[in-house]
Amino acid sequence: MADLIIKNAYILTMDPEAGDIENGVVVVEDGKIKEVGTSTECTAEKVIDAKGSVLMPGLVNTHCHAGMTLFRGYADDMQLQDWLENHIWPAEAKLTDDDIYAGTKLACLEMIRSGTIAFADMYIHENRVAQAVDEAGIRAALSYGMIDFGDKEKADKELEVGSAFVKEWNGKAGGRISTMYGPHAPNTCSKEFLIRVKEQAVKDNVKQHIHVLETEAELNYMKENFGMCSIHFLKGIDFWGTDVLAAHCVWLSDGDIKILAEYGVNISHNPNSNMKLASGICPVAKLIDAGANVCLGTDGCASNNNLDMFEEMRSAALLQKVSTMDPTVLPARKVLEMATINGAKALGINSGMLKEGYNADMIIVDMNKAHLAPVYDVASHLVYAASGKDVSATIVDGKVLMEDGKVLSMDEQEVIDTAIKSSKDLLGRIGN
Ligand SMILES: O=c1[nH]cnc2c1ncn2[C@@H]1O[C@H](CO)[C@@H](O)[C@H]1O
Ligand SMILES: [Zn+2]
Repeated sequence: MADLIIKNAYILTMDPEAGDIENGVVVVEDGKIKEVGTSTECTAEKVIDAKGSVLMPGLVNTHCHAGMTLFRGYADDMQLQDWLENHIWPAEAKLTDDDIYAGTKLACLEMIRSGTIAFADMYIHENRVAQAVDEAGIRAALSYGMIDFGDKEKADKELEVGSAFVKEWNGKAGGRISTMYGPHAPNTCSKEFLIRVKEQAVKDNVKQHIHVLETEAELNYMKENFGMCSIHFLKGIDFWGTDVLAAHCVWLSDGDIKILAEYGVNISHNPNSNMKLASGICPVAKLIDAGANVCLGTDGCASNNNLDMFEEMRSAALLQKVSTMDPTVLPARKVLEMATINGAKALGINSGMLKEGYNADMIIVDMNKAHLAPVYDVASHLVYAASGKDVSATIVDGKVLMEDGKVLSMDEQEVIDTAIKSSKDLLGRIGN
């Protein structure tokens, strides 16, 4: 007997061979998809009738600082440098282990509610992030965010913490957690440090997650100090590869785009954060044309200010259209690919498609809503009309984490209350 059957769904498989299945069924066993089709001979312990709903791969958030939910609305409408250096970093210095745990629990709750099945995180106190992910039932690629600012002693310490985390948590939570090295950015980490991190990551066989060219200030800094932009600088130290997840990549030349595509770098586009901090616009259409793997992220809740990947999909499409003055770029299906298949590829997980043998990481979207009627094209609705609030069920690793809008893997009210209490205590310590 199988574990779970979902029937009567409109299935958006995202599998180019299978396409959409209008009245389909998915069978799940041992956390994996066993069958996708129009009918099945199987029986299962649990059957979900998804009539009137869409069943699709869950969304992958490829750039996040989950614990930053505690800073949602804390410091808005500022210049990025001022925001980070004078507000966020001083506040982060006061964060405790328990705060990070509470903030990440809240992030996991929000992600499960809005249809995200996996996320890539870079933050501090990452052990407690891992604990929260383990308990919440979601999937994640986690990294401790390292900054050395050219200080050799700090570099040693940061690498020690990052490395201990990589080793302790890789493959944990039944394989739901993978680990990465997280050097923060080329303008906050020294060249020597980035070289050491890369060597260590290759040795440990894990990926790297880094911010790259989010701001024009970074571009100018790199040109002044190294005579080249971050893309050429990182090429020069053999940093680029398919094992790199580069967040933002806003300030790219046509030559940079070629390099990123050639090395198979995974690029996390974070349109809402880029718009809110007025960082600029990532040339997504050009990157995709060049053959690069572009995926989608929310960034932290202090620059977004939520973790709704449906909003991110809509913003990605609209921003690219208006910036190129071409409404044909980034059509709905392409954006869905970014949020599913491409994101799964970036994280190295076998998700992002509903196909036999893939992880049973999927969501049900309730289409019986005023703002989703009538339906001509399901993909169009998911990108342009739906929101994370329309997700009624989230399944990760074959486990139902939310069903009929009720989260089953955690006590929702307790998670919200604890995070609010953490934020109040934190504010007291910061002295605001
Ligand atoms: O948009 C951003 N640009 C640069 N850094 C950021 C952004 N959002 C968050 N962080 C910072 O990255 C570190 C990760 O460990 C944290 O200090 C976090 O505040
Ligand atoms: Zn970030």
